[in-house]
Amino acid sequence: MTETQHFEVVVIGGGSGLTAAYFAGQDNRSVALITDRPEAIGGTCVNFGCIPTKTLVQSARAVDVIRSTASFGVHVDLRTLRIDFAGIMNNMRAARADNAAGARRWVESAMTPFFSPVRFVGDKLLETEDGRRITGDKLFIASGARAAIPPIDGLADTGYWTNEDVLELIEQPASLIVIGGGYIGVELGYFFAALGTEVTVINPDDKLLAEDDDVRELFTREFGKRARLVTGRAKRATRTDAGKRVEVADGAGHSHSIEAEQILVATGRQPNTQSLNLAATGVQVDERGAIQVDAHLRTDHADIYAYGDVIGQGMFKHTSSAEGELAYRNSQNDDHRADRAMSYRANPHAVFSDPEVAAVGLTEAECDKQGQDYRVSTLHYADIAKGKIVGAPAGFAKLLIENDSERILGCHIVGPDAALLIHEVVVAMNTTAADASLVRRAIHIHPSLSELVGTLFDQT
Ligand SMILES: Cc1cc2nc3c(=O)[nH]c(=O)nc-3n(C[C@H](O)[C@H](O)[C@H](O)COP(=O)(O)OP(=O)(O)OC[C@H]3O[C@@H](n4cnc5c(N)ncnc54)[C@H](O)[C@@H]3O)c2cc1C
Ligand SMILES: NC(=O)c1ccc[n+]([C@@H]2O[C@H](COP(=O)([O-])OP(=O)(O)OC[C@H]3O[C@@H](n4cnc5c(N)ncnc54)[C@H](O)[C@@H]3O)[C@@H](O)[C@H]2O)c1
Repeated sequence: MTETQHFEVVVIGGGSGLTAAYFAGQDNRSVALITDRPEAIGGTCVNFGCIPTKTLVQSARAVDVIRSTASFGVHVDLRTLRIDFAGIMNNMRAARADNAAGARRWVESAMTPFFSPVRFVGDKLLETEDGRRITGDKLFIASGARAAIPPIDGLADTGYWTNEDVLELIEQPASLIVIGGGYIGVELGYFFAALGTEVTVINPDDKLLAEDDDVRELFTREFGKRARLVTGRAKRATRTDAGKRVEVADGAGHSHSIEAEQILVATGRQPNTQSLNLAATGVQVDERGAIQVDAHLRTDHADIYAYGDVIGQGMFKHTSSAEGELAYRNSQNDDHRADRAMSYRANPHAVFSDPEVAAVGLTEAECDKQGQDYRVSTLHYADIAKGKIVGAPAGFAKLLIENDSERILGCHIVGPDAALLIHEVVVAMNTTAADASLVRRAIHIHPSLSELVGTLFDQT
């Protein structure tokens, strides 16, 4: 039997797992990093998620800019517009390979890597596929999530793409069915539609995304100008002579049939816990397979922490990184004060589609459900000076403030640079009182889009 190697810190997962590994390295701990995809160090974000997809979205934005110049008195001959799809994809893949190689070099120099799938074979005891055994004082599980494929009859035989497959394309599809109108559906749907693919998005609800209702309404209306939207659930997929067909049940007893060259499935994520044999070490998962953690990101095992997509609490890179630092710090300190608890109250997110969406805090529906005493205010881009200058795009910012306390409960922005604009509100919400006066006191540059937020707060 091989000898078990012991480390002070053991991390499973080469994505946001690198955050805990980084902070452990800063503390001069011995660190083992175990990950099953050595060619994809950096994980989903670097290789199959945030970075490559936003690189593609940037090309879509470039096309949009060119198409919109006439309204600023600049005329280009759109007949000369040529999309080098293979070039766009190759550039994205080259940048991705560079990022992953850089991350791998760092891992190999800063810690002890094990490039293998791993599973628990005992209490805090891990085994790689080739039989190497690893244990540690503190363990971190950051094994992420993968595309969840819903039970659609015939889908496997018909063939479909996930977010990973799409990144390998060389040829642009002429038409595409996107199953799921969430983050991935509308970001990749935007990319393909802007480049000229005929896109159909199938979503159970007639409004896309899981945002504040007003945001969903405007987003769906605007996105619907680019793509065909079909309300219902994909139930069955088949091959046709020309491509693929999906049958959709709309919930009212009707069904539609949609045909396209290809299918992209974007219906959520499934935590990677099944193959870890967590029962061997006493770590519990919930009904979705997500690891259960307390507010300090500790699992049911006192020395094992979990964070990132595998705990399923807001599957974002920035969230995973924040959790990773906190989990590591908590593991080195038995002091379980409230300020060491992970807070998602001011955890923002953005959807990089068109229009762009960003939000932090509660939606109006959540405020109502919680019985909050609050007021709402909305300001449109077209109502501020810079908004007019940039062409009065459809979009607005919406603020929810608690009466009496003036505490910011939530803010939602849909329109250009939403992801940038939300940060002023995120900072204000991170103060102890989350008091709106912080933003009101700030002087906002005129004319800039930041006045959308400044004026919104002034008027609320
Ligand atoms: C298409 C797409 C676009 C996205 N865009 C954004 C965005 O714009 N902004 C944003 O904030 N978030 C975005 N996200 C979400 C973001 O990518 C994730 O929240 C984040 O990458 C999660 O990090 P993680 O470390 O939890 O998981 P991962 O990065 O998936 O890392 C998990 C690691 O564990 C390894 N692993 C799994 N099981 C085992 C095992 N048994 N043994 C060994 N290793 C194992 C995996 O190979 C992987 O390296 C996007 C996601 C997708 C899919
Ligand atoms: N910008 C970002 O931060 C970003 C971008 C992409 C992905 N992500 C992360 O990745 C996660 C996964 O993204 P996603 O888009 O796959 O999931 P999602 O949860 O955002 O959306 C999935 C959508 O698919 C729909 N759906 C489910 N079953 C269906 C069926 N049979 N037919 C039709 N529609 C169906 C759901 O109702 C939902 O609207 C996100 O939740 C997010 O955490 C983040």
